[in-house]
Amino acid sequence: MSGPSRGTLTRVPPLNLGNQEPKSPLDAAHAWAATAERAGEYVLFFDFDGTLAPVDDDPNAVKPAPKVLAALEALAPVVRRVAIVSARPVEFLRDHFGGLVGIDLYGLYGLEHSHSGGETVTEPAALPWVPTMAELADLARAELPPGTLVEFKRLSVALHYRTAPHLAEAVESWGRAQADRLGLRVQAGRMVLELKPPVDRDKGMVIDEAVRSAAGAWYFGDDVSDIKAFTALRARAAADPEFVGVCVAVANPETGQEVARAADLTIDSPSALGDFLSDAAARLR
Ligand SMILES: O=P(O)(O)OC[C@H]1O[C@H](O[C@H]2O[C@H](CO)[C@@H](O)[C@H](O)[C@H]2O)[C@H](O)[C@@H](O)[C@@H]1O
Repeated sequence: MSGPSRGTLTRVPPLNLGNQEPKSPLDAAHAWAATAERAGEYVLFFDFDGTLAPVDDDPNAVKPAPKVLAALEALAPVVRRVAIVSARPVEFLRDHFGGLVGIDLYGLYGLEHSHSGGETVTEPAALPWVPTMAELADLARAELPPGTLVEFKRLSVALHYRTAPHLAEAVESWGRAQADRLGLRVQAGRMVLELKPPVDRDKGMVIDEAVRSAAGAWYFGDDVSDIKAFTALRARAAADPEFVGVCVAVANPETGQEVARAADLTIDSPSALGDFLSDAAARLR
């Protein structure tokens, strides 16, 4: 079977909440068929929260959706690489995926990585910021109103208001003022504002580096930070018409519209993604 002649799938209408097949000329089935032809040269990238794992009020209680681990385990030996690209620390990801062979972990938007079970490597330029981040987390706990959840991640601090959405404005304004004061960068997300060191590293840069010699790649994500990864795949495809880049959104009521607009197709939920990946593993076997 011949592969698609274009680098990316034609965009489908935004927020395909019915989990329908895309209506445009190339659909998921064609994209998997193209992948099957050169599976050993494809990379599969996955965001974690809201993509592989359903959202929970407690960030520590999150677990991958049913079928996800088995599907990743089946896909890893068939494709060039499976990689998780997350805002979580690598050690958190290792707790969930460390038992799987051949999975690369990129944590803290790429400030950390571990290849195939190897040691965690931290971006050297970020390391001097650890004390600043620890102090910031303490300050946030002392100054932000009850109901805010402060998540300290060594090289970043996430200020959550999922269980107190009325605090959104107060938390955002406090966080942005602290970022200005300390020279940090902010990353908005789903009911969260994150503060990070001023080091050039994001999901787009991770993807850009990881797909240079690949024939194609899929990226699955649900949040605005994942759009940079989509953009990197599109840039790679624009530079090489033979490259197949597939951007997949996972629907949600918060960032879903924006992410789906940037994607080629949309999947209903992390649980539906588990089914989608199981089906893909069967196609690529
Ligand atoms: O890049 P990701 O893997 O998608 O990480 C993004 C953020 O995910 C987590 O927060 C989100 O999920 C929580 C658990 O379901 C939820 O309570 C929160 O409202 C979401 O924003 C994680 O806790 C953050 O550190 C990540 O930045």
